[in-house]
Order: sequence, then C-alpha cells, then structure tokens
Amino acid sequence: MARYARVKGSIALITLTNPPVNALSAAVRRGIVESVSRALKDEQVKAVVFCGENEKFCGGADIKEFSGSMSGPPLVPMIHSIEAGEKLMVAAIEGVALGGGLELALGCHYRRHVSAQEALQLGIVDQVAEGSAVQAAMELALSVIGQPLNPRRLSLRAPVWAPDVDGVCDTALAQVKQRSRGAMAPVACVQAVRAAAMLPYSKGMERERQLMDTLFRSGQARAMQYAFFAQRNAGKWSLPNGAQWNNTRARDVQRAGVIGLGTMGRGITVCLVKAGISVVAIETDAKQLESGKKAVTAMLQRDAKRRGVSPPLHLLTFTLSFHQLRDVDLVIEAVFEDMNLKKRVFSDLCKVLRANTLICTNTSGLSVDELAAVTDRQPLVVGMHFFAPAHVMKLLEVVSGSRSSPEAVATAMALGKRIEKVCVAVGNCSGFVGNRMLKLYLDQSVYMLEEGATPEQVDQALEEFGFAMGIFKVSDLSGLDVGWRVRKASGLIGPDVDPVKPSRWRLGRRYCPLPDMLCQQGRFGQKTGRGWYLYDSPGSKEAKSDPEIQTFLKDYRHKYGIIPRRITSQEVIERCAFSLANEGFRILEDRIAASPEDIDVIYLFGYGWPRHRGGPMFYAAQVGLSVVLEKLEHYHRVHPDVPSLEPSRLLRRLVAEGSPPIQQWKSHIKNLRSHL
Ligand SMILES: CC(C)(COP(=O)(O)OP(=O)(O)OC[C@H]1O[C@@H](n2cnc3c(N)ncnc32)[C@H](O)[C@@H]1OP(=O)(O)O)[C@@H](O)C(=O)NCCC(=O)NCCSC(=O)/C=C/CCCCCCCCCCCCC(=O)O
Repeated sequence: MARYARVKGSIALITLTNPPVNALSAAVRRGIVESVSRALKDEQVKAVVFCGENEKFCGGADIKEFSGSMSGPPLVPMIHSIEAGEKLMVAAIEGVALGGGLELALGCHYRRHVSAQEALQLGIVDQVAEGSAVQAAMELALSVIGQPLNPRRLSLRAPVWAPDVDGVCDTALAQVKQRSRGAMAPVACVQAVRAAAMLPYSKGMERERQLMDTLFRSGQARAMQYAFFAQRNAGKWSLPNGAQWNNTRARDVQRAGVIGLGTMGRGITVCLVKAGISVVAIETDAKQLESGKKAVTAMLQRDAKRRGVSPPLHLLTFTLSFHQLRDVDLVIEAVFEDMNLKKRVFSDLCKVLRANTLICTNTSGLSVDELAAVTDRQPLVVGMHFFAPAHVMKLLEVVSGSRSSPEAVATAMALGKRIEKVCVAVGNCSGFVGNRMLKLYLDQSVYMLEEGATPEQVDQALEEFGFAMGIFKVSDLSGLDVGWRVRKASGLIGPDVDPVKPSRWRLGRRYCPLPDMLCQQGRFGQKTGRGWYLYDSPGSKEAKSDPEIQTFLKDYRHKYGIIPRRITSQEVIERCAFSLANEGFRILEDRIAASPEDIDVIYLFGYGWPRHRGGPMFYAAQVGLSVVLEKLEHYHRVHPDVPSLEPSRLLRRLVAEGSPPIQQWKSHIKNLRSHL
C-alpha cells in the first residue's frame, strides 16, 4: 500500500502505508510501482518524494512474507526503475530506513534523515533536517528540479576505495569469520562489499543477488526470522485465567528499592536509575554499602560519559535503613541465594513497606511461592530474574507464582520493558525455565569429561556450533562455587560424602562429583585464577589449558575404572542441545513456559545460544523431532542412569502426530496443568 498525492503543484508525494513500520510487503511494492509509474506519466509532476506513514520511513522487507511464497514486484528492479526514472526522486527519511528501506532510499537521487549525523558523515544522506523531513524533502526537491540526474544516480558512481581493497577485504573477512561463529550473513556482507569494490555495478549486483539467494534459502535465515518474531511475541504474555498483556494494567513505578548491593543488586540499580526511576539501595553493613555505592556510581559515570550526558546520581539513595523504603512502589530483593535469608528479608520488608508495594525477588531458581508465603501480600510477589551482569544482559524472566496477581506480573513486565530488557513471563518451579534447562546441559558436559573428553574439546564443539563461550569457560566466568553452594543446600553434598573418592551416584541417579572436587581444591574459576582452565592471575579473563586438569581427569577416570573414549563434536552437540530441548518439552508439558518461542528467547538472550540457530526448541524442530527422539532414545539406552535423557512425553506425542511445525506445538499441549 502506498498513497499517492500531488502537492505544491509539481511534487508527487508517495507515502508508504503499512503500519507499524511500513515494511515493504508485496502490496506496498505494488503500490510504489504503480505510484511511480503514475508520477512519471503526469506531466505536471517534476519531482517525486517518498515518505513513510507515521514518521517511519521503512523497516525494510516485510519479514512475515519470507516464510511464504514470495509474490509481487521484486525489490531490486523496482529500486532500479526509481533510480533510472527521468524525474527527480527524493527520500524523506524519518524514524527508520532499514534493509530494503535503506535500499529504496539509496535508489532515490536525494535523501535526508532526521538526527543521523553519522549517515551524513558517511555520505549516505545529503542533509539532516530538524522538524518535518517530508517538508524539507519537498523544499529540497523544488530547489533542485531541473538539475542533471546522472551525477545523483549511485549506480553510475565509481566507488572510492583504498588502493589495497583486496587486502582490506581479506582482513575484514578473516575478522568477520572469526566473530560471526558460523553465521553466514556477516560473511556474505563482506563478500558483497568486495564485489561492489571490484566489479562493475551490474556484475556486483549479480554477485549480491547470488549471495542473497543462498542466504535466503538457508536454515539460518529461517532461524533468524523466527527469532525476530519470537522476541516480539514474548512481550505478549498471557495467564491461564485470561489475564494478558493487553487487558491488564501495569502500575506506574516511580520509586524502587533494591535490597543487596552485590553484583546483581548493583547491576539492577544501574538499570533502574538509567530509566529515570529513583532507587533506594540497601545494604546491611556499612562497608558493603560503601563499596556498592562506589561501584554503582562508577558504572553510571562510565555510561554517562560514553553517551555524553550527566550521570543521574541524584536519583540514588544509599542507606542501611529499611525505613527509607516506606515510600517505594516496588522492591527488588537481590540478596544471597539462600532461602532462609530471603525469607527473613521478605518478612522484614512487610514491616516497613506500604501495604500495596510490590515485592520482587531476583532469585535464580528458588520457589517464589515459598517466599511469597512469608509475606502479608502474596498476590503482590513475583520473581524478576535478572542475568549477570544485570546492566548488560538483556533477558529478564518474570516469574509468576501461583498466587501472583495479573497486575503484579504486568507491572514487572512493563518495568522490564522500560529498563530495556527482553522480558519473558514464566511459571514457578525450581530453576524456572533457563536454569532448569541449564542444569541438564551442565550435567551432560561433565559426564562427557568423565567419559573421556576434555573441557577444551567440549568448549570447542560448542563454540563451533555458535555459542560465544563454551560451557566450561562460562562456568569459570560465573564461578564454580555458585553451583557448589546450591548443591550443598540441596543435600547433594554433605559430611557423609567421601572427599577422596566421592560416589558417582546420588539421589538415585548418576552424579558427577568433578565440579565439587575442583571447588575443594579452591578452583572457583576466573576469580581464583584456576578453574576448568588456568588464568594468568585471579580475575584475568584469558583461559589457558591447564595440564593439571588433564592429569586430574586421567587420575579420576583411573580411580573409578572408567576407560576413556573419543567423544566427537557431534556427540557433544547432540547431548547438550537435545538435553536442553528435551527439558524444554517437559517445561512446556508443565506449562512453566507458554510457548517454545518463549523458551528460545530465554536461551537467545540469557545463555548465549547462537541466534542463527533460533534457540534449542527451534533447533530441535529444524533437525527433525523424530531424529531428536531417536538420538535421545539412543543416549538414554547407553546411559540408563541419567533419567533426564529419557525422551519427554510431549516430544513422543509430537513425533507420533507427524512432527507438526513449531508454531503448532502449543495446541498439542492444551489441557495440561499450567503453572503460568
Ligand atoms: C527498528 C524496528 C523497525 C522498530 O523497532 P521498535 O520500534 O522497537 O518496534 P518492534 O517491536 O521491533 O516492531 C514493531 C512491530 O513491527 C513489526 N516489524 C518490524 N519490522 C518488520 C519488518 N521488517 N517486517 C515485518 N514486520 C516488522 C514487529 O514484528 C512488531 O510487530 P508486532 O507489534 O509485534 O505485531 C525493528 O522492528 C526492526 O529492527 N525491524 C527489523 C528491520 C529489518 O531487519 N529490516 C530488514 C529486513 S530484510 C530486508 O529488508 C531485505 C531486503 C532485500 C530483499 C528483499 C526481498 C523482498 C522482496 C522480494 C520480492 C520477490 C518477489 C518475487 C516474485 C517473483 O518474481 O517470483
């Protein structure tokens, strides 16, 4: 859809009308082609101005159409005909000009853009205008009508390049290949730039078309398109009682409290303050309060310097007194991961907070219901599970307890959005979605060490798959002592366990004591300079292979009579990825997550799952559910002492029903108990 109007006598104004971002759907492209043809035929028209409705030029191709059979006028010939048009074409760019939207703008003879100094410097736009870009574009058009158009046609311009363009492209290609971790698109972009530099325009375009064709047909493209919509759909939460994102009002949060200024509390405070929310930050000890205050202030100052603004320090109050919380709208508890401690904090909070203040917990896996039970306001208690470092990581799991009110969930989701998190509403169970799945992935990784792999082999396989970091590097980064404490609290480790030869069987299933044994040696990871890897000094980040770990693993296997075997990268990926997906299916059965998309969003934004692989659930669908089922059956046969490898009921059911597409899985889960 495109609207045509003649204005100022000689200007044809073509408005792209496809809200919310005026994406170039088939109808829009058809509208543009028809409007351009009309303008070219109209003798009164001397110039054409393109703009987008609602001050958004164009969000690019309509991604929704990519999954169907594409129809309508092709994009590139349409842009070529605009560029070659005998009348002046001007793009009035407001808001966004992305992908095909930018191509459309580049096809015009003149462009403008609001607040895009960088585009101006790069020569992508000709002028940056304050106020209405459409008015400015029309004035520009009127002032240049009659001037020759050939110098303005980009396809006729010779590119300006450094002398060693081939070498520059080689270097860029090597860097991009390393950084993109298997993603095809960034590599294709460099190849297209090389073609643009080395070949005549038409040949360069042909090369770009070939590259685009390959990408377009790839599973990676499908994964990225899926991830795009999954991310946007995650915000559209719903609860079984019918409450959902568009029928439940969130409360306005002006003042918040943060309890605990450890790593998480500091990051959360920074997020809130940056969004303009006043924060009362509480610690129990003057020294910790001072160190938290210094850290938060420094983080805000660094951020403000980077953005060229002044740090919003006036929004902060640091105090040891709970009484300062009496006026806040919402509190986020971020104390140590200990149920009794959290319960104490929750009851203390109830003594000072207004009766209608929301209480949120940043627990990464403890029961929100159990915590809510010690308060005088169960409907006002929800989980807000941030990921470390909280001011950097995009994910927020909003945990709806069995008594949480829709308003409390809506408020936590809205607050998360306001502080620029990708929020996913989940139900309450141990570990919620992300950490419940992570446990099984970690289990498989350490089992493979017992069986013959090294941390380096496992990490390499995962990094080649696309993870930013292998699981053992991640463990070293987050600290091995974190899981150790959790295992102690859950009774897996205790005084009865032989420290020299601990049992490999606990609570009726296989147990790998390797992480505990490392902790006993003080190997907590980066913070102690030793973990699964060796570091130059405590706190340094570069992981190096540690010969001591190799010897330790050999001795361990010898002690337990394990004959090591070669573990392939394929086995690493299958056992890790399919364990994740299998637990994901159980989470769907339990209705802890509303959809496979929500699970995938959690893994994409919280756990470094590679975006070009969509997420663990999408990956399972892409590999084929019957293949995943077969593999899990195989691994479960080989490891009968690992019950989590047994294929889930939902996976079996989906395979039995012919492996429907992922968008239809939800309808196969109906009538199952919901925790959401
Ligand atoms: C920055 C954004 C644009 C906006 O961000 P924000 O303001 O935060 O809002 P969002 O929540 O993200 O989005 C709001 C809603 O809009 C939907 N949306 C956004 N972008 C698109 C889009 N491009 N397509 C469809 N829908 C879109 C989004 O889902 C939200 O919907 P809802 O409210 O949740 O319902 C941000 O959204 C953003 O970054 N968007 C993506 C921008 C992007 O990546 N653009 C590039 C797309 S790829 C491209 O342009 C490629 C071009 C070259 C190939 C073109 C091929 C197509 C034509 C070929 C025709 C062939 C015919 C062949 C016939 C024959 O001959 O056989």
